[in-house]
Amino acid sequence: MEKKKLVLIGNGMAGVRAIEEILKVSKDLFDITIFGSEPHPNYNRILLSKVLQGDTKVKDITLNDWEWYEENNITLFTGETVTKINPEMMAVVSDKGRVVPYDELIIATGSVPFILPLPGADKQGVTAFRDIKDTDIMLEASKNYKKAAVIGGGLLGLEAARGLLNLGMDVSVIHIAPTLMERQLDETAGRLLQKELEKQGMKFLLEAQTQEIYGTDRVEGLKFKDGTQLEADLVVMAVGIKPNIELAKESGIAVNRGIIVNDFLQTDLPHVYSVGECAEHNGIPYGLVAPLYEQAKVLASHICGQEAAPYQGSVLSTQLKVSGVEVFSAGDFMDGEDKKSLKVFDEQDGIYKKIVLKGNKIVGAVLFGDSKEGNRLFSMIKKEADISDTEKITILQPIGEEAGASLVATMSADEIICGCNGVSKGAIVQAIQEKGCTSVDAIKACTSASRSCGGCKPLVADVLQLTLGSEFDASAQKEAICGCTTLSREEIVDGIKEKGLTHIREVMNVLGWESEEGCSKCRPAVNYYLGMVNPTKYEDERESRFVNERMHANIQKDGTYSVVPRMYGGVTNANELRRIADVVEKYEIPLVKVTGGQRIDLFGVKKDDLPKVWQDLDMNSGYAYGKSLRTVKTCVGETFCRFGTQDSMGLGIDLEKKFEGLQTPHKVKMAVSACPRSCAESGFKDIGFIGIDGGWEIYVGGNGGTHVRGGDLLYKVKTDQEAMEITGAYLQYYRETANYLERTSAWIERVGLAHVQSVLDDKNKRTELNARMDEALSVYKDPWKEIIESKKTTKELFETVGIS
Ligand SMILES: Cc1cc2nc3c(=O)[nH]c(=O)nc-3n(C[C@H](O)[C@H](O)[C@H](O)COP(=O)(O)OP(=O)(O)OC[C@H]3O[C@@H](n4cnc5c(N)ncnc54)[C@H](O)[C@@H]3O)c2cc1C
Ligand SMILES: NC(=O)c1ccc[n+]([C@@H]2O[C@H](COP(=O)([O-])OP(=O)(O)OC[C@H]3O[C@@H](n4cnc5c(N)ncnc54)[C@H](O)[C@@H]3O)[C@@H](O)[C@H]2O)c1
Ligand code: SF4
Ligand code: FES
Repeated sequence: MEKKKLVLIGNGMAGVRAIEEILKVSKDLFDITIFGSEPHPNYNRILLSKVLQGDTKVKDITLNDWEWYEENNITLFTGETVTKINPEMMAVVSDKGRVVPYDELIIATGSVPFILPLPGADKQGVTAFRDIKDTDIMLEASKNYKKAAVIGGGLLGLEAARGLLNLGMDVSVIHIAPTLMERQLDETAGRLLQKELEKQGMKFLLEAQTQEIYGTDRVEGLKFKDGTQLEADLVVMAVGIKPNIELAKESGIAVNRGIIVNDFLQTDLPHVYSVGECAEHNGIPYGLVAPLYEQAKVLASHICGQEAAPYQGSVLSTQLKVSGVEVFSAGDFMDGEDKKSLKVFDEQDGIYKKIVLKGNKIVGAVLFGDSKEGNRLFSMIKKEADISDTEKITILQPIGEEAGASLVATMSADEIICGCNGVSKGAIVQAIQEKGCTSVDAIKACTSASRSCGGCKPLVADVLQLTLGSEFDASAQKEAICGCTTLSREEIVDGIKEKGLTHIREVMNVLGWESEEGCSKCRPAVNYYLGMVNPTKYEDERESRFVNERMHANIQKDGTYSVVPRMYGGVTNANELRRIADVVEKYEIPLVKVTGGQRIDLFGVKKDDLPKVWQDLDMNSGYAYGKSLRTVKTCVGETFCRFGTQDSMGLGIDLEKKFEGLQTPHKVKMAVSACPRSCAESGFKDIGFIGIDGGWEIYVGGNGGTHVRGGDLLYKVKTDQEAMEITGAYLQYYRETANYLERTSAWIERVGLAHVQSVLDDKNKRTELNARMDEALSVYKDPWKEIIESKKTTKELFETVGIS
């Protein structure tokens, strides 16, 4: 049988996915020709955010490489735009004059970014964020310019802004609405998001209307309707998209906002389909890949003559791809007359959860700070699950434990793990059991799960863990530490050890970094690994540290700092309190606050005053900013309390004195309580001690922050000396094997409590670990004292660094 001629206009995510689905049905039905205006093979547009953020490289986001087109006998014309569809001739014409006939045609021309028609919008340095070319413009600009303005505080604008921050730019987001991401979040979540992003260094101008982009040839800044202005030498417009319909419209195809399609993705012109962001189904043009991939599947079945269930529209869910921020939104998330909402708001930890109910059905959800329940809620929304028999508040509570593996264990087979590609837990389990998949990459190849935004990778790994048990080696799932290198943490640490590397630049040169300068993700990590491997020889590279660590104080939203002096075990005395009071008065410090870690925080210290404040306090740094030991909280214990069986303050002070200043992959908090009443909350700390008759129980991996986790019992010991010895070995093992920025709670989940116990059970190993710990501790010097002693550092730090 002669093959029919199929032409696809648009070599993007939706169109090529439709071709993939067609090839799955049959490779013999069509002779396929694809036109793409961009000069690249089909790539993952979603990951451009990750390219900008330094997590991956353009060359690694290709979805279908040139060979794929060849292997499937597809004729591909890249860098060539179709300018005309001739329905009578059933042919398309390109800008190069090429005429290609079709029996079936798919229009998948995507969207074009909306560019505000402002005076000056055509100046150099003004760009959209849609494709590789735009991404390159931003990457280049960041090398020569400092000030970036992003217009639009939606998903795209915020992901762009995070990328530009990572590239070392000073970033302001100009947003027209009073709260961020108002199309996905309600006011509370929008404000929480703003707060979190401000902490990351983003600045915001809300309810701001840009009137003009000024400058000579290149942009120099923005003018707003209220007469104010903002300097900027890069402007990114991220104010939404418009379906790209011009070609279809000119060809007489019915269009509205998008190209109008029916439930089988057919336009009103015979043999012409449309799919993706350019298509409008039931009045809706979609702007996320999940619905577009659903459409692609229906289109493929229909065009191949198979019986297909009609496309009936999609419920949407979104997640923001900014590290350190968990935001999830799905369905109809706003309260309304016919809708009631259920909310949980933990203001202290910045966690907000809301579900919206219409009668007995969940129709929408917003999660901020903890989005683990997102998939489950999304499944309920999609299924229009009836919750009349459920205690409503329990819907917002995590099912099972916090651990990922137990969360997927509670999911039913039809629950979706990969939202972008609509892959269920059952499909992944089937791929493992029937197709022998044993890694996340194999699952990706088999099912497409994790092939788009990549956000579901941890859940896919959890399903592997759950299904394969001990056969699944999570640590063998190699993951590069960032987009500047293909190397994992283990490979970098091994490289440092084997090749005797001593500087960040040397690591990057010798281990073949792809970017000369590295990025804000790998530089601090390599800095840590070098110090961990060679504690006595390595000189910390201050420039590679985050601003708080460079300044040894926490920057606040108004540009002032907060300062926390060390108070061992939360115990203080009249002299220290007097010095603190004097400092507060002398430097007119506006806020003095007792912290949850049992010490005193001085807020609102001016940058210039920092060295003098530290000098006058004459106390060690509390490291409230550092990836190091923060606090050792203690209860009063046997000294004063009638229930106390141990000297909790004594052990707490010894621990804090011994381990202060220790550099760790992430912050470490401890607590010591002298009896199981645990007044110091020992069960929720990285390491917690609970006094029992005749000794201590040591709990590890606890966390009281965003991801609440109760600690696991590591050991029972009899004496304070044993407690110190186990702590030293445990912490050193964490230092040596955790990824940079991995809290002990996540680390213990990854490596397993039993494994850590088996290491620490070995007395020789314990001794060796403690010896290496002692070496690391031997170089500790209080950072405040060091700065005060060095006029040069004081000058450098306070005249060149920081936001003033
Ligand atoms: C930075 C960024 C991050 C994103 N993140 C996410 C995310 O996390 N999750 C999510 O679901 N979605 C995300 N999206 C949206 C997602 O990328 C799009 O929904 C998806 O790419 C749309 O696919 P499409 O094929 O319809 O359009 P496109 O991928 O835009 O493809 C259309 C292609 O057609 C070409 N073309 C147009 N006209 C012609 C013509 N006449 N002739 C030849 N070729 C033509 C275009 O050049 C383009 O290459 C993101 C988008 C961006 C820009
Ligand atoms: N993580 C993700 O899922 C993700 C990431 C990036 C992009 N995308 C998709 O890409 C597309 C484009 O994203 P987007 O964020 O540009 O679109 P959007 O429509 O979601 O957001 C645009 C934002 O710009 C604001 N805005 C509009 N006019 C403005 C003006 N004059 N000044 C300041 N702000 C203004 C709007 O209030 C809105 O919040 C969307 O379809 C989006 O879903 C998704
Ligand atoms: S933990 Fe026990 S010993 Fe410590 S203060 Fe509380 S009740 Fe007293
Ligand atoms: S959820 Fe986006 S790739 Fe799986």
